[in-house]
Amino acid sequence: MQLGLIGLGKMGGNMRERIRRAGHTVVGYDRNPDLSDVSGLAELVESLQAPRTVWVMVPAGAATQSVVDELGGLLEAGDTVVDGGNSRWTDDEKHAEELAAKGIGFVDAGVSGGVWGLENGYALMVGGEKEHVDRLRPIFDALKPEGPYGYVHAGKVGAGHFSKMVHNGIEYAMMQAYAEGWELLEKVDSVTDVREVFRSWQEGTVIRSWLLDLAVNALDEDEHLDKLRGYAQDSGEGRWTVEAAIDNAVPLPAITASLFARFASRQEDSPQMKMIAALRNQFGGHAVESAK
Ligand SMILES: O=C(CO)[C@H](O)[C@H](O)COP(=O)(O)O
Repeated sequence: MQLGLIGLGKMGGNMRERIRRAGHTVVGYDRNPDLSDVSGLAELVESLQAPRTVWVMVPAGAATQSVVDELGGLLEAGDTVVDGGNSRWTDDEKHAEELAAKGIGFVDAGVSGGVWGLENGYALMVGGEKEHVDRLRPIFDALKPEGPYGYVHAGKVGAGHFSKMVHNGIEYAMMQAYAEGWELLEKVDSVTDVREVFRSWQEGTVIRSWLLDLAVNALDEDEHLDKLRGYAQDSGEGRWTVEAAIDNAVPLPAITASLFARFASRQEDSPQMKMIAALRNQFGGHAVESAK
């Protein structure tokens, strides 16, 4: 099968390689000419035979919108666009409608696997109409991990990115739980080798997981994580998960707390704890510390 692939960064570049290894033809475009097979989207579209399939793998939001808009002007009725980035699921319906007005199909694909996906495969959570999804099966089969799982047609347009968003919310909370346990173990004198405690958990325990394996990798590289600053960014999916929880009145205390922990990591000092300290001092005369 032929595929156009837009965005050849950490994810897209490895996906191009994995799809090619499965025997398909991939024409890739990236703004970086060193990575790109073609000079622009027009050349990419021209180089594919109709009906064309073009996979978009660029950052969510404005970048994805701009590529979808441009593709809408270049593709023809019968072609299909796949958004495999971490787009907000509410954008999918809009993109599907815009493209459907021109007879172009739209599929959303949540992709998990990170930089390890080239060798291990990418888990795929897909949304869209069956006729569009079915056309892409050879590409999904090339990308997915070997074995029976790692692929789902989760539902209609938006269902793929909604599922990936919830996956990322779970990822936030799991990482936060490992991080909290690690900090507590590091704090006490009685535990003398925290890294080996983590390593021991990799087999036989209730909490073994790939994230735990990655935590052990990180501790092998830097046993007490001394080289890192305790600062974590977020790309939006945790926020969208919490917003969806509010929209649906579903309580998500663990995921919400893990998102807020990242916000706290970006503060040099805590304005709210200044207020707590001030109030304790006001009502109880409790000691406070001066600002540095
Ligand atoms: O989708 C992913 C992993 O599953 C991406 O790595 C994503 O960037 C992680 O989310 P965040 O940047 O908010 O931590």
